[in-house]
Amino acid sequence: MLLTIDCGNTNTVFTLWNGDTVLCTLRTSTAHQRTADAYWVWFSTLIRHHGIEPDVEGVIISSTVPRVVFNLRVFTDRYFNLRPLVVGRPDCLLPIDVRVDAGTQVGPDRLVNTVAGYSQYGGDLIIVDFGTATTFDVADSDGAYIGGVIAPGVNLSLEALHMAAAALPHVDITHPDKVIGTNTVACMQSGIFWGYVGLIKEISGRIMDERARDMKVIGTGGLAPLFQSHAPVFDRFEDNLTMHGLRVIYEHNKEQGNL
Ligand SMILES: Nc1ncnc2c1ncn2[C@@H]1O[C@H](COP(=O)(O)OP(=O)(O)O)[C@@H](O)[C@H]1O
Ligand SMILES: CC(C)(COP(=O)(O)O)[C@@H](O)C(=O)NCCC(=O)O
Ligand SMILES: [K+]
Repeated sequence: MLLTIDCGNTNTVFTLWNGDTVLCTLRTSTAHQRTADAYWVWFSTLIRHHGIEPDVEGVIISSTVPRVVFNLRVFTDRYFNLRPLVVGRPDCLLPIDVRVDAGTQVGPDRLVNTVAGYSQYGGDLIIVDFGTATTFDVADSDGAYIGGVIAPGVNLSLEALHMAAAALPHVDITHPDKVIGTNTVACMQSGIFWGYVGLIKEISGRIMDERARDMKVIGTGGLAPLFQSHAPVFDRFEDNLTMHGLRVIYEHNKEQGNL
């Protein structure tokens, strides 16, 4: 079994694989204070709930929060007697080139998304990931990560409105039927929903203009289906893109004799 771990700034997701089959996916909030033992209590309890006898032979981690990696390393070492691969570290090989300005520390989740997108769709891709931030990752025709765009996340934008304006409540994102809101909540939801539809269309279009070619736009992340079902902005929606990419990178390291 392979354990793939994706730590975003908001949530940490564990996926357990048997070959290319997902056995289960577990989600918790991201917290650097969480100890190796606390991960084990959570993981082993839920695994038992799913009726799985864990037999983990490999672990690969992508983390946008550097501080959480330490305890995850201890967790992996203590409970599986394994050294995890950590995306972004020099000892973790990638099957794609990374062509950005020297010294840039690209978010590992963005590299993983690019690997996953390229392995499923080939090159010339734009991957839009709705996490804490809304990111656009651009893959060249040979799959290389060549940069992208970082915009505020959908929930972050809603939270910022609430925090900064005394009269604006906390609201959840939803698809508003109309653009013109006739109450405060509807006005805010319209601003965010249609604002992001515009942002995705405009940025994708400009990336294609800049590259002077047509590109496939892949949406991923929790909120992608909400947009896709009401205002199609992607060519494809992928539920588990980051986890798929982690598995591809792990297999690549195995093939290269790096494990
Ligand atoms: N299906 C969903 N519906 C509504 N909100 C969601 C959904 N999935 C994730 N979110 C919210 O989107 C934000 C980003 O979540 P997530 O994708 O886990 O981000 P990250 O990868 O940066 O940790 C969080 O505020 C989370 O609560
Ligand atoms: C842009 C991000 C904050 C997105 O993180 P997420 O929304 O998945 O938590 C993350 O990829 C990151 O910290 N990137 C480093 C800078 C860069 O990618 O250029
Ligand atoms: K993410």
